[in-house]
Amino acid sequence: MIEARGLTKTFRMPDKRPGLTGSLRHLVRPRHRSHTAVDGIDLTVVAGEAVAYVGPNGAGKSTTVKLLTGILQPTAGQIEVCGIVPHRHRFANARNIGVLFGQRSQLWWDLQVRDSLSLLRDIHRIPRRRYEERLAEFDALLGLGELLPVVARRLSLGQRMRADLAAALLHSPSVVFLDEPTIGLDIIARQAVRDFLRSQCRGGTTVLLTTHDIGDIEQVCQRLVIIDGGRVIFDGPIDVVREQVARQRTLHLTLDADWAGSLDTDLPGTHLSPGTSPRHISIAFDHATYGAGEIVAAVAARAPVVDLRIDEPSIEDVVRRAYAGELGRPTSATPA
Ligand SMILES: Nc1ncnc2c1ncn2[C@@H]1O[C@H](COP(=O)(O)OP(=O)(O)OP(=O)(O)O)[C@@H](O)[C@H]1O
Repeated sequence: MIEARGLTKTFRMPDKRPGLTGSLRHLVRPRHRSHTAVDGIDLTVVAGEAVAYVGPNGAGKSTTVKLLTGILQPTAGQIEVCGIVPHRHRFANARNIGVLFGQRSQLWWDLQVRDSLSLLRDIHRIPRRRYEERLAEFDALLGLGELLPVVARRLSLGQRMRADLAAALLHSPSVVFLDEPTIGLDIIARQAVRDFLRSQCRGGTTVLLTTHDIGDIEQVCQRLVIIDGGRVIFDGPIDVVREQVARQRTLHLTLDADWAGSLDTDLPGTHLSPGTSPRHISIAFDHATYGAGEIVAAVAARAPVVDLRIDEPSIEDVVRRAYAGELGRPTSATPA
């Protein structure tokens, strides 16, 4: 479905000194600098695979997706999506792919969702019967029916994402590129999106998912590709993330008295570290072994707890572990 070999994108940017003199000098003698956002990526994704494509900010994820959709042309390397070179045949490519950018909507802002979808039906030339079937499917999986008469700008974020998913997948694309499909959603809406994506994968749709949410990766994908500095640093099964990273939580507690003890003896396998003052402590624990309530109760037996926060692992943690070799051998790049 996706085949990239040595895929590279280098941006050329004006290198202007600050101020009026810099601008004038640039007019007379323009200087440029280049930045390689995607640096020789090899990637093969087969039909029906759900791949998490993750990395820290600026790693090159969006640039890769833009290359796959044909918005950008590679500087070097080869790329094919469903046997089509995206930047050469953008319209043919558009028939095979669905794209969702969580931060942006593809719905017409002043139209009812129903009208946006029927415009997309016409654009993609979807037969009426198939269109009705698709709407019924989206209603069952996403509760789309109640959103159809609503004007897009009146939708809540969760509703908007559900409608946008329907818009991206209306023409039954073979491959979907999803960029942060759960960003800003509450737990229920996030779960609905993840369940929906899983159902689409079961139906044979190939998914490339860009996200900063570990839960999305864990629940939707079977494979993890980590990119950093434009290079793939890890490519392997998701199980390792599920086992080693996703279960970890860190509980940050503010106490009403100074902490003076070790929790490790009471709750084996947890790791306590001091915070900014003796009244602040952090406890790392395995979410499959302990509930946060158990830990809070154990601490509260020694010192009253006045505030708490729970951190889930971040993509940066996953990247750090990939570099440390904890997820298996990196596929390329030298650990920093
Ligand atoms: N049109 C452009 N011109 C110049 N540089 C660009 C352009 N687009 C992206 N870049 C640069 O390329 C690098 C990769 O950007 P990209 O948007 O692909 O990262 P990303 O992994 O999607 O990051 P984020 O998670 O923040 O969205 C960044 O350093 C960015 O500044």
